[in-house]
Amino acid sequence: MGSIGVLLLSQVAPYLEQELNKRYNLFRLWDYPKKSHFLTQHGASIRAVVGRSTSGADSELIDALPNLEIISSSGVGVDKIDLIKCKEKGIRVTNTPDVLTDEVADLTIGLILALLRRICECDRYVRSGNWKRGDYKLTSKFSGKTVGIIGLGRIGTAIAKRAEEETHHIINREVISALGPKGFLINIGRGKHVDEPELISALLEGRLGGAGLDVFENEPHVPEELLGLENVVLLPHIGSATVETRTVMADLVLGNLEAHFLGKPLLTPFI
Ligand SMILES: O=CC(=O)O
Repeated sequence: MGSIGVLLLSQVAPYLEQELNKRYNLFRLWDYPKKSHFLTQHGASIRAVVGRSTSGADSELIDALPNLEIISSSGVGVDKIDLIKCKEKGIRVTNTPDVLTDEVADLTIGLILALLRRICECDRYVRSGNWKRGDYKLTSKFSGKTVGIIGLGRIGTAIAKRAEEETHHIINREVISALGPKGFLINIGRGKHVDEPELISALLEGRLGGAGLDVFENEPHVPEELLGLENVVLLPHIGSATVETRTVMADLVLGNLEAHFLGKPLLTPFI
């Protein structure tokens, strides 16, 4: 399979990159300062694209790769891939579902605890020497609190597929007001699910208790206003980012590519 051209869209776990490099004729998009030059020179030799949930293939890229057969994404979200175009052109798409569920759920609990018990702020309190001036203020208990989860189970996914925009800004002013000054918002899904300007004004005006965010509307740019707030915990989209989980995800990406090129059924097909 060494002659098969595979395009890697962005940096991935070193293990995945090394394995792709061993097995295929690997092109790293970031090695080419001008994407258009790369596409003119090598576009026709690319039969597979490997991306992540934050770097997918848009319609322009898909059109520039006339021999593309499969997009294998290391991540569960496929919102950065033009799925309609893939269907039209018969391009297969795979993702890495299930294997990262525990990791994201663990991090969510970590984020909730960090937010309610103000763990990051407490850490800064100790480091800055402020503890010598007195105890840290009291925080909020997590056990016993009501937790509302807005997510995509099987039914939600089916609905979302029929109405793509259904989840855009699903967390709006109304939902934020319902949470209120004693409520906390955790977002480990997608930035666009939350109306960010509304969230920011609610936090600034004390209409929402706090927010724990792993994702943002315009990643990796985080609104300035959030950076100065103590009642928020901000993470750089690391839901599945552990060595263990990223290795299992990498094996799924490799397994899907191998299955495709051997003409076997895909392990985790999305399309
Ligand atoms: O955001 C992460 C993913 O979709 O895997």
